[in-house]
Amino acid sequence: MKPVIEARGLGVEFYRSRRRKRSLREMVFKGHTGAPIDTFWALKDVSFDVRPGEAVGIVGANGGGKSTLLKMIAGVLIPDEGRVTVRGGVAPLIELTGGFLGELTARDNVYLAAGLHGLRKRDIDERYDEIVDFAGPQVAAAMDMPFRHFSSGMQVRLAFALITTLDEPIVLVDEVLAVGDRAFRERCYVRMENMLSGGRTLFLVSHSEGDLRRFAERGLYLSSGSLIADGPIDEVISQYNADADAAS
Ligand SMILES: Nc1ncnc2c1ncn2[C@@H]1O[C@H](COP(=O)(O)OP(=O)(O)OP(=O)(O)O)[C@@H](O)[C@H]1O
Repeated sequence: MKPVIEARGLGVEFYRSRRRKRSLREMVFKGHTGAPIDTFWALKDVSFDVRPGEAVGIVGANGGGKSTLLKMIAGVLIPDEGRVTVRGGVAPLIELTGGFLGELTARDNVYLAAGLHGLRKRDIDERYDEIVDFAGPQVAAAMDMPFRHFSSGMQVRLAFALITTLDEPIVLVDEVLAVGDRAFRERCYVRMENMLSGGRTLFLVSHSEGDLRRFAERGLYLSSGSLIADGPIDEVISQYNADADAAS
């Protein structure tokens, strides 16, 4: 079976400072103006394959490139080098707000976001109560409020409930579980286990070893944008911990 994700030589270059805009001359003659442009590679030469149904945990220190990698898989960031091929739809929970629009009501956001993932209004009507029930009574009572009035915990609850109700075969979860309270986290865990046993492919970014060991069988360890290790999650976590201990 073909991999669902193929990353080959992925690289992303960012500007270190937004203090100054690039001039037209710099855009045209990048690197030949004499004035150095202060950039860095948030990801550099990252290659891996992911098979359908794999559960991959991404580990690494702050700023290592984990979220940037997820954004490329989600298609919201385009690589500056290399390529990523994704076979199948992606349900990304990569920002606290799940990409929802603050001015719209929570209800309208559910219809808009689910519609963007290919669900028809009829399908959303059928799943609406389940989504809101999963998110909990506080969220259910606030569905007609603008989304920006939601607390961060409420935002995550609704976004997680929606994203995991979609039919997309690839699910990306970026460190959002930490925001929910304990009871909600437990419900999320059960849902993630169900998604995995249903054959979905999961990418999980987390600083919680417990969560990583529980859900991921394989780990990718990113440090300063480079893929340092790719292997069984326990080995990858040990390597990351050893590096962190050596650095402290
Ligand atoms: N749009 C952007 N413009 C410039 N720099 C950026 C941008 N987005 C991310 N970065 C930088 O790229 C690097 C990698 O960021 P990224 O968010 O991928 O790290 P991370 O591994 O997810 O970190 P954390 O564990 O703190 O969430 C960081 O140095 C970050 O400041």
